Amino acid sequence: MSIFQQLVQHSQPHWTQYIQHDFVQGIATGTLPKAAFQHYLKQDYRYLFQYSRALSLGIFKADNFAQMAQANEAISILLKEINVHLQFCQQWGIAESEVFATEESFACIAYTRYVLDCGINGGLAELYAALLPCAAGYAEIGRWIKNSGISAENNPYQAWIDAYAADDFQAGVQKMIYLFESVCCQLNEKQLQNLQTIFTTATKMEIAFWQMGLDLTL
Ligand SMILES: Cc1ncc(CN)c(N)n1
Repeated sequence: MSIFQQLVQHSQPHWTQYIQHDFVQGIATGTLPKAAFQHYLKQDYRYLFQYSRALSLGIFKADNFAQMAQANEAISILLKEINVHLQFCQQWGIAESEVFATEESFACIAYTRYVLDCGINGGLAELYAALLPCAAGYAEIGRWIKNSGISAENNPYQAWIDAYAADDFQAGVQKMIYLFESVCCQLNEKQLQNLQTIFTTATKMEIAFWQMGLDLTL
């Protein structure tokens, strides 16, 4: 079993609660209230800004050009993700400046600053352990919704589902997992335990992020 697979397994039951959250079920069936999705989307725009800063640490901390190129590719994929958010906002007549001026929720602040802290104080393994629940979780959600056939016709969130089920997103996440595995191979037991703590904490923060969307909280 790969280190990534072990992290997922040992983060249970939180991982499944994250992937199968009521917010995700609502997106999948198209029944999520629009207000919840809008609240989430604005917060997620703020989240992705901080997340790209964390990904940039992957360039700063890289040991070679190949690792730099991979972090750079992950940032390009993230820029596409932001466009999906902005297209939704455009359709509702919400300007990017308004989204950027949205007050950050506690859930957003706690999660993003935690990831940045892991990246600033740790090495590449700690950084990617904090980044992976985000990337790999949404890839799993995208695959699950697509393969389950649960999405209703005229689902208002179909563009969101398609973005995370898309081949380029899925391939980008696979590359991040390979990079993570390669930087973990020399780690001792204590360091691996620390990665588990980071991964599980970030997974729980994903759950809190969905809940913030459902509850419309700041
Ligand atoms: C909170 C959160 N987690 C993950 C993703 C997928 N990059 C996202 N857009 N937002």
